[in-house]
Amino acid sequence: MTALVLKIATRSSRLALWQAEYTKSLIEVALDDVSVEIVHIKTGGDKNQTDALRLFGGIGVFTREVQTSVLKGETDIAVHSLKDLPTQPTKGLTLAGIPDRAPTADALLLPEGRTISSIDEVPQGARIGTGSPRRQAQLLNARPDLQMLEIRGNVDTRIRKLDDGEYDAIVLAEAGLRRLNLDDRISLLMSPPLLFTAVGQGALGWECRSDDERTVEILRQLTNPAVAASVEAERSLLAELRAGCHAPLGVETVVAEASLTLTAVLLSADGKNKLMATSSGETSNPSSVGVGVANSLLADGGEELVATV
Ligand SMILES: NCc1[nH]cc(CCC(=O)O)c1CC(=O)O
Repeated sequence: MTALVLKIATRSSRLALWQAEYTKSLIEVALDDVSVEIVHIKTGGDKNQTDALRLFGGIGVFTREVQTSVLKGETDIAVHSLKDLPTQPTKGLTLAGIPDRAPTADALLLPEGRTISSIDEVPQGARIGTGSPRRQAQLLNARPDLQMLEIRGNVDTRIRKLDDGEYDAIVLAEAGLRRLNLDDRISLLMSPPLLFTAVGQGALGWECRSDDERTVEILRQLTNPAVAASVEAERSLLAELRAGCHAPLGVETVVAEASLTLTAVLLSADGKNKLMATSSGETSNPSSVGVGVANSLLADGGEELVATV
């Protein structure tokens, strides 16, 4: 007999469903008196597939409806890609759990999955499909000749648009491709110093109602403390910069025993200006590391770069 049934709220994209199923199995394996049901929720970000993301709703467009379902008590746990979860806390909800993180790199995809060993092998003037200012700015910094074009839709839709010839290449998170068994489509993995990752990329965040002590405790138990510390440092950096999710900001976090090092790059949208800052501290106080990096970026003129977005 199972004593407790927990309901997970999730978007219905293939990636979101994978993340919900993964969460369900972690909970059910760890706790044999708990069973988990998955509830599909449609979000504003899923309904509007035409406009560039940063032009509508922006903050929380993929997370709001999922959170509302938990707040109303229709469901108990919201599973998010942490990259898409705004840093501003939602009243009544707690980010109670963060499990193991998938690889954080970005991947370049070429037609037919042809592999290359350097960004230099991408043809001159190639049309790159990515709506992410972070990916656009860093790629332009390395290759000013490339053309950056907006792209929308879930992972499968984007790959279809590449294969239909709308783009010469697209950029997607390695994490999402691996989760969907699409890693054979990766033509080039891109990591620092070429491409610093997004805050929270590759990590999942679990929210529940702040007063739901039993669920808070379950999610806390399944948390990876090193990942939680890394993500907290990255999210405090983002919050302190007040840059939102659409700033050309990239990060790299390294945890070694009790020490955490966060490096960040902040660029102009055209990739011509690039600031970099690093700070280290104790894993027990990750937010101070994030704030330290934010302050050095701001002291070096980062405010202007954030304001141009
Ligand atoms: N913004 C969409 C989004 N949110 C999370 C992922 C991938 C999984 C992750 O980074 O955790 C993606 C797709 C992508 O950027 O390719």
